[in-house]
Amino acid sequence: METVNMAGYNRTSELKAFDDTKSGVKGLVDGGITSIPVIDLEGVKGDPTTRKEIVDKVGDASRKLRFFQVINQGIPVSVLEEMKDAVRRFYEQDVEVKKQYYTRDYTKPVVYNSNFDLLTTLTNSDNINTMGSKTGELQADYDRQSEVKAFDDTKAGVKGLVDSGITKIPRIFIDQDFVLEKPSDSSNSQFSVPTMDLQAIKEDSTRRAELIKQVESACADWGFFQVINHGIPASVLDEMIDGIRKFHEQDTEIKKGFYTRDPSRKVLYLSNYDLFKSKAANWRDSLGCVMVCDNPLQPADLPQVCRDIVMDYTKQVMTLSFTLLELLSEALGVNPGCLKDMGCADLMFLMGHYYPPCPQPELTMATTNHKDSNIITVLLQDQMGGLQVLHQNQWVDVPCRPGALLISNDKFKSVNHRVLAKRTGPRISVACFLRMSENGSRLYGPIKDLLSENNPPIYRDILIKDYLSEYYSKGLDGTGGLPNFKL
Ligand SMILES: O=C(O)CCC(=O)C(=O)O
Ligand SMILES: [Fe+2]
Repeated sequence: METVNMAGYNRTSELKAFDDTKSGVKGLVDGGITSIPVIDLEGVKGDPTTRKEIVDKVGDASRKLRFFQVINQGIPVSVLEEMKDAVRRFYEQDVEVKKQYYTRDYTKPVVYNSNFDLLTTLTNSDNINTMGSKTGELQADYDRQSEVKAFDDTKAGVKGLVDSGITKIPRIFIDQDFVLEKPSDSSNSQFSVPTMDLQAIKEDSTRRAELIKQVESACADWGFFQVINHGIPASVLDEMIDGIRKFHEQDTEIKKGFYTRDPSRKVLYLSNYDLFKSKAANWRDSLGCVMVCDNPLQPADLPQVCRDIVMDYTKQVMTLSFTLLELLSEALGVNPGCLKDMGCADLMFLMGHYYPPCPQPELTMATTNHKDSNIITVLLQDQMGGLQVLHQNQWVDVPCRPGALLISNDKFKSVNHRVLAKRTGPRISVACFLRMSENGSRLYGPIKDLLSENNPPIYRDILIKDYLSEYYSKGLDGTGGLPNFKL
């Protein structure tokens, strides 16, 4: 019986520890690993002393060998023998009968195949990168940090790689978890994301109340919705997408002037803000601009090619965001000004993403599964597609339109989302992240008006700066920044 998820252990460090003993396998045997422990479960449901002895043995075996056998486990020997015989009979029966079960569709209740990962396992030659490493090296063994640094030093981003004509992606981009993902996990069209028609706000109070109900259920069930009739003219949206495209497609030497990871800068162009922390780099470049804060940037700080439209779009997104915060406050059952007064739109960080075409989209992600770190995100995407949100454990494609996301005392969800890489492109999107300012000593926790005996706080009060440093201490991993602040 295997007790530990083998995929979860750090194989490289355990191999190194074994190598460092310099005593080989014989050393292990001499050290007392002579046989697989056998644990007798007789009495596990009986008196506490026997139970404790058994628990200790299980703990010990799990720590030392991660593997043990159990006897007197309650399954009659005859059943075990019959089971082994049944499995043998399955494999030894007529091939034509067996073939009916042969499939790689893991949604099927019965799956018979050879090597579940046969088609997705990367051979060493698949893993060869274009930055000059040796053939046959294992993925885990290469000096990732220096290859990541070499890429960062180009200051030309993923677009620079594509412009140089690569046909295979460098291995720093290979996302093993995504490669091993079952095809049935990758998208589902049975759901469609909720859409809010903001026209209702201008109509009678019944229509407004209906809209608030819809917002409440979208935030609680999905953590995501699309908005239409939101007041931002289509021409502004188109110009914004175009402005971001122009920034990324301008002369590389001009772009390089903005390339930085210095968090104190108000305008940053970079590829993968978490490049040095993530397990796999994403096929994406971004232009980040701190548009609203205590000490906002001046228009002249913005790249000239997209300056005017970034300023105009920001103004319009802020107006929409105040409306959304009002709706969300009401949907939470607090007064309409509550979220704005809490400072939920005191800071706005705009990111213009550029996803170049990818020669091997089956090996990498454009944006890894994650939750955003802020209160709401207003997202604008072009027509290319690729954005997915996780709903009821299934990835749902999000067609083009602006949307919003929200975090709260777990009453409203912060949705997991990701972007798939594509062979065609570029894809362009603009994410506007609204949140509180990190400077300041105000503590934030669940909204007091929402707490009751039946709805106790789940999170402790925290400083925004502590929350953000927790969120950014790791690469995108789908967990968000809140779990460590649970009470
Ligand atoms: O490009 C997109 O559609 C999504 C980007 C995103 O999720 C983000 O910037 O947090
Ligand atoms: Fe996001």
